[in-house]
Amino acid sequence: MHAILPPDPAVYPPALVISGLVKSFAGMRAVDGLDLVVPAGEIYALLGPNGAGKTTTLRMVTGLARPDAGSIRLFGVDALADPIAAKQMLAWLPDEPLLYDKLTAAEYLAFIAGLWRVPADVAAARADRLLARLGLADKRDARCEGFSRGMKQKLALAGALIHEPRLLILDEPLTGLDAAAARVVKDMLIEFVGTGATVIITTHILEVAERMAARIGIIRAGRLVAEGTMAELAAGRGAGTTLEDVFLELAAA
Ligand SMILES: Nc1ncnc2c1ncn2[C@@H]1O[C@H](COP(=O)(O)OP(=O)(O)OP(=O)(O)O)[C@@H](O)[C@H]1O
Repeated sequence: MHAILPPDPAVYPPALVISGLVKSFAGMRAVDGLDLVVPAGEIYALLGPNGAGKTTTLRMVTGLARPDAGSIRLFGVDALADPIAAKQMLAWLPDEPLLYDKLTAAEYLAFIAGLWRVPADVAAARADRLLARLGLADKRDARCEGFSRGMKQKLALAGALIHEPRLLILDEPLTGLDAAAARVVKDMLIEFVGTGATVIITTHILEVAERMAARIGIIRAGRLVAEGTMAELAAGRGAGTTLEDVFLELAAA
């Protein structure tokens, strides 16, 4: 029998490797020497109390903010030295995405696809498929200005997926979604990693992280305080330990 070896990092590098990341605002270290590894092909949940530094970290990963120190590698690419190559591989869905009110849903998706140089016919087919999946097919030619918050959130997700990124990063993706829409988004994220892609989410809904994420990282005051599978996080804490138990213990410590 052959031993099962871990994937060779030279051939299958992790989706994200953060080392010694630091970002300060007016002398306050929002991210304070963060080290984090996200394996490819999984859903990873980044958790932490309000102000822990989650959004600041992800803004640096996506190139929207410059770290004071540290390194970020995306699929082996140095994101600080080669930001264009890094950006091509990822999509970022902020918690309050900005749409263009005067564009219709179809026009918005065509516009985003154009930025990524997705051929128009490929983009149109993907847009129709994504709008149908998200229950927005009948809003295809409606302007975004009339959309509810949840509809905007779903359209922004379609926009994030239109260039088929290798890594999708979502900040609180379920905020504002009704139960049915939240289910569709969760199912889509699971299907997306099934294609080999990687997803990183932040969420305050611990059940979502517990049920969906292969691995969970908990940060507090800009540092990683725990990380692993749910079983690893619960180890040594007694039968029936929930993520909420682990989170409340570590986040408040
Ligand atoms: N542009 C900024 N200017 C000044 N301070 C900032 C800025 N962005 C973030 N901060 C501070 O950095 C710290 C971390 O904020 P961040 O938004 O990363 O936390 P978070 O973990 O995403 O929190 P939440 O769960 O509340 O969204 C907070 O103290 C916040 O006030």
